[in-house]
This record gives sequence, structure tokens and C-alpha cells, in this order.
Amino acid sequence: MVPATPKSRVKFPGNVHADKTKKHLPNGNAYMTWLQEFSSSRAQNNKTQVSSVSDENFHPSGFMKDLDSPPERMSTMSEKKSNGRDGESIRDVAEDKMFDFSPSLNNQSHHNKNTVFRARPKLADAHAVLSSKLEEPTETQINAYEEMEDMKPEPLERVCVDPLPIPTGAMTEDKDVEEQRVKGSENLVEEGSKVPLNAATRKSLWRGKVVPKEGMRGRLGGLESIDEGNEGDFNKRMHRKKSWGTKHRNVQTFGSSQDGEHYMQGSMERDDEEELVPHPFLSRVLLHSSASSSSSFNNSSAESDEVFSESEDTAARRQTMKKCRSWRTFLTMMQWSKRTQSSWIQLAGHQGNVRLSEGGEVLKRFCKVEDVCLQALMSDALCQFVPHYFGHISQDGERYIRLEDLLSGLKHPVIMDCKMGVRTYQEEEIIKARTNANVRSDMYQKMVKVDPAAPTAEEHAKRGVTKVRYLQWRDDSSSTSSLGFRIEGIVMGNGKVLRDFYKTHTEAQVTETLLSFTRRQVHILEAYESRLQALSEALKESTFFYKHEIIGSSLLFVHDCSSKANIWMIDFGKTIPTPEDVQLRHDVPWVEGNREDGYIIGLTSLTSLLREAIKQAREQSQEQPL
Ligand SMILES: Nc1ncnc2c1ncn2[C@@H]1O[C@H](COP(=O)(O)OP(=O)(O)OP(=O)(O)O)[C@@H](O)[C@H]1O
Ligand SMILES: O=P(O)(O)O[C@@H]1[C@H](O)[C@H](O)[C@@H](OP(=O)(O)O)[C@H](OP(=O)(O)O)[C@H]1O
Repeated sequence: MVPATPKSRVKFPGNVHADKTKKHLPNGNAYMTWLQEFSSSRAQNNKTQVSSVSDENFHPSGFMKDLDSPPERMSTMSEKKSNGRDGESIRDVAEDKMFDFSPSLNNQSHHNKNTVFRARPKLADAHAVLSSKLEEPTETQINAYEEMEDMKPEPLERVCVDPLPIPTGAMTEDKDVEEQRVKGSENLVEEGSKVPLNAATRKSLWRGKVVPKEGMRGRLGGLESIDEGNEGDFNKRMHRKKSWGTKHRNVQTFGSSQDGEHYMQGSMERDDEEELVPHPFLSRVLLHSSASSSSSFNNSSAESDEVFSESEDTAARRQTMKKCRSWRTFLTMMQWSKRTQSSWIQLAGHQGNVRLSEGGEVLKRFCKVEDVCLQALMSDALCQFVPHYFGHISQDGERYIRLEDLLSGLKHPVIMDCKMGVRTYQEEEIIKARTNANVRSDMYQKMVKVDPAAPTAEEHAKRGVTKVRYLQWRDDSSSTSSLGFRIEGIVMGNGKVLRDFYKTHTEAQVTETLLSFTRRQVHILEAYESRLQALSEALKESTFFYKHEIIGSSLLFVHDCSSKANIWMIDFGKTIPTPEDVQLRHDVPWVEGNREDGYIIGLTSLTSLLREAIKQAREQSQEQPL
């Protein structure tokens, strides 16, 4: 049993970071003043638990002015419509561009963001990026996938299903945000908060990125895959998936295979694909019902005729009809409950810090440092790579940042969190450790678990290590120090969570992990590589980037079973602005005092390892017999 740790007592990184920032920056500059004021206002907020977006100590304004807010986009759209142009076709053009990651387009879309929907993909279709044909997963790909699962078995308790999302009614938006709405039009936060945050607006906002119904399916799909993963027979499922490939659009259809596994096919289908998704929840219930193994159920009465064999006697038929009715009730409930079920998962970081909300949003525990960054990023060249920021919300006395849910609408999302940079501690943390070396027993425990020989004799005697020492050890034993990034965790398509990458540090190990993560699918790897190139171009354009020390931030890689892929920048809880006159390069080694984070070093090596993975995947696919 691991003893109660300081970690569980002090759980909000942002609060800690803000204080650190305040203490160790040079006095006398505007930044210092801002941080001091900001820290004291935060301390005030912590006391009162009242948010302060209108706080005069807030970061220099301007962030939200250009925020790509839905009203702006929508008004532009409607203007165009009233000018005689077809709003839909404008959107279609924007959507077409969504799937083009070429750097030129990326920049262009940034500059044009006020005139069309923000050309930002939820997930780019790997085919659209590559114009390559979708390959059905081959035996090798499936084996590779399973191999990774076998290689890194995950204890059941790590397969997490998130808590139910918070119903809108239970939420109250920050009072101060509300106040800001009433205040003058100059307030920039008000601009963002003016967005009527109801389902209809979100629906419009998400148009072109997420079809709401598809989103529900995506989440439910994830839940399915978690269950499926536990049963685990991927090959078999793939086979069934093909053999049950009849297509009915706009009809919710349930069918069953010979052995009683049930599939759902329905109105959320896309035009260009045909898919039956095994539905374990339904499967399990149906499997245990007398109507299970050889029957099918369909909502439409015409099709339900096929359900019953001619030889069935009337009584049996009536009995079955009765069951069908109750199934119908059950299915209605399912339709309803899909809105509240989800397989959303927080892969890395402080568990519970990020939670699923509704309407395509997640809530992240409020951290002023991160909040300020996110606002700035909404009007930066990097906005295409950052989840949309919707302001704050208070719930049960806790403040949260409202962010776009990057997994919404995805089918069986496969996720990888890569922590970027050559170090994961701020310079302030080192200085603090020198003066006040707080010893952490939880970190000692984690260290010993991975490598019993890692602590020094003194640390063994104390049964504790300082946080900086732990973070440095983490950086050195993983690929952070050497490659400028590390893999924090992966969620496979069946919902299995892999977090044991503590000792993944060589290029070969990382490449192998990239191959397993993508199941050696070349088009997925190429889509990722393309997205990284686009990110690299956007970083050159970004003013935010050169004025911030980015520590502990991650790139979230996401793809799904419909061959779409995307990469997002997340977690700015330890990202702090540089002093006025300092611009960072991000591509030079860190030495204490230069504040460099090595973000570009990490991006470069990640890109080159992706290329290596592409090369290996291509070679291996050519070796496969046809
Ligand atoms: N906008 C989002 N949409 C979907 N999932 C998200 C989003 N933001 C974060 N997550 C999930 O939550 C995880 C942790 O996020 P994040 O790194 O921001 O949290 P954190 O607690 O600040 O982490 P750390 O402890 O590393 O500072 C991510 O790995 C990802 O799985
Ligand atoms: O990866 P691990 O082994 O789980 O270790 C955690 C990780 O390094 C986090 O980045 C760090 O939070 P910060 O980045 O916010 O410092 C956290 O510190 P904490 O326990 O003090 O929160 C560590 O426990």
C-alpha cells in the first residue's frame, strides 16, 4: 500500500507554478509586475473561490479580441449568405481545406480565419492528406496491435471509464463572466463569453468538425471498445465486421452474429463507409436473453418481419414481440443515455484534473497560468493546434477551464500523449529545491518501483527524493533529456491504457512504440508526420512561441478507426512568458539561466522518428505476402 502522498494533498499544479514564477523572475520589469499582481489576485481568488476574468491584473488584453469566436464566424457566414452566396458551400470549401495540412494552407487559413469557419480539422482524414487508399488492417497489423497489448499488459484498474459528464443544469458559469457580459464591449473576455453556450450554438460551432450524432457514436464506440478489449478477439471482430456489412442509412439497426455478439448500425453512418460496430452492452444483455443468439432486431417493422422464422408458432411470436417491445423501450433509453455515456479518458497528467463535460467540451481544473496561455493562443498562429477555449465555469465551488473535447466524435480513438521539451521542471523549481528541499516519499516510491538502484544511499535512507531530483531522473531515464520529448501514455483502440514508458528512451524503442501505436499503418504515420510539419511551420509564425518557456506541455496524437488523425498541443500549466526582452530559440540545449526548453529539439526528433517508422512500416508491408 502506497502511503498518502503530498501529491494528493497539493493537487493543482497551476497554483504552485504561479507562485514559483513570481518568486524567481527578475524584479523591475513589466512581466514581474504582472505576475506579482496576478499571483496576489490568484491568492485572493483562492480564498474567495470567485473567479476574476475582469481582474485588472489580468494578462495584457487583446487575447480574446481576435478570438475565433463562434458569433464572429457565424455572422460572417450569414453575411455571406445574405449577399446571395450559399453559406453551405462556403462551409464546404472550408471543410475541404480542413483536411489539407500543407503549411501554406495552414498559414493561409490562419490569416483568413475571420472570414470563414476556422479551417481547423477535428481529425484530418489520412486519405485526404495522402490521397492513399484505405487499407483494411492486415493480419500483420492486427498482430502488431495485439503484440503491443501483450507486451504491456495493463492491470484492469487502469482501464478507466470517466465519470458521467456534468449536466448543463448543474453548472453555473462564473459570476464574473456573467458580469462581463453586462459590461462594456471593450472587455475581451466578454467577447468570448458572449457566445450563447447552449447546445444549438455548440452544434453550429462544431459543424464541419463534429456531427453531433457521430460524436455520440464516437464516445459510445470507445465504451464499446473498452469492453471489447477485455474480451479481446480482434481478428474475430474484424471478420464479423466485414460479414455484417449491409448498409442502412438513417435507420438504427441491430443485428447479431451467430454467436450472439450484437452490432449496431445506424443513422450516424458516414456516406463513404460501411461499418458495423460490435455493441458489447447490448451484446451482453441480448446474450443473456432468450431472444439473443439467433435473432435480430430492427426498429422498422418491415425489417422485423425477417426476424421471425415461418415456423414459429403464434404464442412464441407474441412472446417474442413482447420482448421486442421491451427492447424498443430499452433502445430508446439507449439513445437517450448515449448522450451521457462515454469512454472519454484522461490519459496522462494529474488524474481528475481533466473531465468530460457535454456539448463537445472538457473541463480542466482552473490554473491561471494555463488560462492566460490559452487565451493568448486563441489569437496566435498556433490556434489551429490548440483545443478551442470557451472561458471558465464554476461547479461545486471548483473552477474549471472549458476546452474543446479533442476526442469528441471519434470512433475508438487511439491516443498518445507526448510530453515535449528537454526538461519537465522550471528553472524556478531548481532554485526552490536548493533553498527548500522538500522530500517526497511518493516520488521515491515511484522511482524505486521503476529502478530500485536509482536513489542514492542518502535518498534510500530518507526514503524520499526532492521533486526536482525525481523530475530530472524521469527526464534522464526516459527520452526527454536525449530526444527532447517522451511518450507519457497511450490508449489503444480497444481502450487499453499503457502508461509504462518510464524507460522508453532509445530511438529504436520510441520508433517501435510509434509503429505499435499506429499498428504500422503507413497512411496514419504519414498523416502525423504531415501534421508535425504543419506545426513546425506554425511555430515559426507564432509570437506566443518565442515569448514563452514551454515546460511540461504535450502533443496529443489522436487517430481513429476511420483513418483520421490529428495532433494537438495541450497542457500549458507550466508555460510561462519570458521576461520582456527575452526571446527563446527552442532549438538549443538548456543550461540553467537560458530558460530554453528544447521544444524544437523534441519536435525535430519526433518528426525524424516518425519518418523512420514510416520507412519501416513500408518495408514491412512490402515484405508481406499478398
Ligand atoms: N481538450 C482535451 N480533449 C480531450 N482530452 C484531453 C484534453 N485535454 C487533456 N486531455 C486528456 O487529459 C490528459 C491530461 O491533460 P493535461 O496534460 O492537460 O493535464 P495535467 O493534469 O495538467 O497534466 P500534467 O500533470 O502532465 O501537467 C491528456 O493526456 C489527455 O488524455
Ligand atoms: O510522470 P510521473 O512519474 O507521474 O510524475 C509526475 C510528472 O512528472 C508531472 O509532470 C508532475 O507534475 P508537474 O508537471 O505539474 O510538476 C508530477 O508532480 P506532482 O506530483 O508534484 O504533481 C509528477 O508526480
